[in-house]
Amino acid sequence: MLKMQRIFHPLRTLRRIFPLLWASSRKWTLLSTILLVLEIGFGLAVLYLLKQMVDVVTELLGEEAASQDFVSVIGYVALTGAATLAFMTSRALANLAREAQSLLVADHIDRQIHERAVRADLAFYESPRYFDTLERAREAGNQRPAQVVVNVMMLIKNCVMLTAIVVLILSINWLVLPVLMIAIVPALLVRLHFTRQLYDWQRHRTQMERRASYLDWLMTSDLHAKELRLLQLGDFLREQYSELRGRIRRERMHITQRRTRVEVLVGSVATIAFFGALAFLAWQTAEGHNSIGDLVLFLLIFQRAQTMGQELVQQLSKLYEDHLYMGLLFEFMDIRPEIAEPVNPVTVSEPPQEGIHFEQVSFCYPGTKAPVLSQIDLTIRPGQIVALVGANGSGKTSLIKLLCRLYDPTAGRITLDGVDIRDYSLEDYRRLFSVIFQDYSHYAASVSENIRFGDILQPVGTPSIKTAAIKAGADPFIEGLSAGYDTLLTRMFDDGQEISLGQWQKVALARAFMRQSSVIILDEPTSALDPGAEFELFENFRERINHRAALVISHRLSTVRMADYIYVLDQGMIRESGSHDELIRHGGIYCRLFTQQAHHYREVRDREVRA
Ligand SMILES: Nc1ncnc2c1ncn2[C@@H]1O[C@H](COP(=O)(O)OP(=O)(O)OP(=O)(O)O)[C@@H](O)[C@H]1O
Repeated sequence: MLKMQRIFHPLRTLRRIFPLLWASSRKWTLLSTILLVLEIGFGLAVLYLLKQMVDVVTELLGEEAASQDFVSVIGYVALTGAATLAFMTSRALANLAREAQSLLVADHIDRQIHERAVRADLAFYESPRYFDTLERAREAGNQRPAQVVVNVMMLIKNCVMLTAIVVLILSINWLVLPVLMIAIVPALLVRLHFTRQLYDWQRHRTQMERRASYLDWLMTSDLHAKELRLLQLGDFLREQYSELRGRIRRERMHITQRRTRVEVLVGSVATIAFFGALAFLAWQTAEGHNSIGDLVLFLLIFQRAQTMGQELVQQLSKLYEDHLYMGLLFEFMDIRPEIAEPVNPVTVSEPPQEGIHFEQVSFCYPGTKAPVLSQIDLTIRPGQIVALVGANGSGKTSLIKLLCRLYDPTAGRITLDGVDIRDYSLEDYRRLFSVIFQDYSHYAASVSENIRFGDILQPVGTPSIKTAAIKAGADPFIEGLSAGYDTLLTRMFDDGQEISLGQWQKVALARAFMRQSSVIILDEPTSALDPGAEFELFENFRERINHRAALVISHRLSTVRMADYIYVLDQGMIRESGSHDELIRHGGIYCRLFTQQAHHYREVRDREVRA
């Protein structure tokens, strides 16, 4: 009982599919339904005419043949032929309509997946659950909903046709019917059982599949090609990959082998049942309980009944499978971002008047217990350049994520002009910032586009692109590229070109300078820049950013020096804060780090002067 419940419980999913289809392709849904009705109508007509024809021929066998009886036989043959032709035409057209519908629905599903993916919380991307759910949704496939419709329609068609055949069989001999049931029902149950088994197994092996895809990507992507060769990791990875794929294959084969064994058994029972029915009917005919015509009719529809019975079983199990996989797709679609628009958002006033304040902010990443930030009090005033300093893992990037509202604090609050940032419209609030993260994106697009992505609302070819590139110190090298600002930055496509890491960083900086946002955030903006480029960038940084506020993270304290105010983070807490001079006077962590770096440079310089 429980097993049956498990099999049939999630049929609710199917209810959600039809509105989806209607929303994506009204015209084709309507058309394919009409054509299906025609297909069923003509199919039934063929069966009816077949029976009529057999009846007339049977009568003819018993009587003296009259010429008008032959004419009526010929008439039935012609009509049956015409109905068969109409049946085939409507079936072909229905297939065409269903194909068109499938394509539209697939595009609709893709759009929905992309919409959910771009709106999902960042937390979702940073957890394995996201990848599992996305992988499963993708596995469910964008073709599934349309397949469901096709299946439901075919199922309706086969049910109607099979009912008609059952009625015909009943008219021949009702005892044949239970035998037909023996042929269909066990096969159906077996199929449903194994569909569920396969689904459960596929759900459980999602991570294994993802791990295999990851290894495949490691071996084939250009990103890892250098290290892979020099560290000679190729064979090791290949072995790991084959082992994983082997495990997946063995598990799958185990289920398939068991299914085949049971299916052969059930199929044999079905075949014996069909032929048993035929033998029974032959015997009944010989005994005179049935006419020769009945036997002929049974033979005519026997094949059809057998095929339809098999199709029905297949469609039901397919429908069940579709429903299970659609559940995975809906699981992904049901993800709602937690960081969402407030019901009555406060309007962001630009430029900010008082600035941004962190008030006793603490934060743990979702699913973890250890705080990565504790009781942070921090202020960024309009026009102020603030620097964040701290060892690796001290929480600098996490703080930026909170500032941009990619996460919400676990405790405390962040305010903009005295209002909790959770009360502002998310989009408006995020537009206050231009950010370049450490792991900024390398878009496989032209230089121009790579920069314009910083403010996508600006028109194509806007002069602001060049201005931003000049500010980032990127303009000279861009002008030297084969197609200047139109150069495609990738080796993935024809006519593309790759640039150095430092040059990529300059392009990313230009992207950050593109938008006239109130606050500019730079997380390690100069890690790949040569000292000259770095010096140039920060020499007149305030003018470069048009006197806007900035939050800069850097391990190079010579860069940090120019900030108006510096916060020193250590293990998620602010240990010191003040201007460069104040912190040096204070003689704490910052002073120690700065002296170490300065000492190092001085030593190198002295050594070089002596040499
Ligand atoms: N998505 C995440 N989920 C859970 N923990 C995370 C996540 N991202 C970072 N952390 C943890 O948070 C802590 C702070 O990381 P964060 O990236 O903020 O440090 P950081 O100061 O920017 O370091 P670095 O100087 O190396 O860039 C680290 O201990 C890190 O392991």
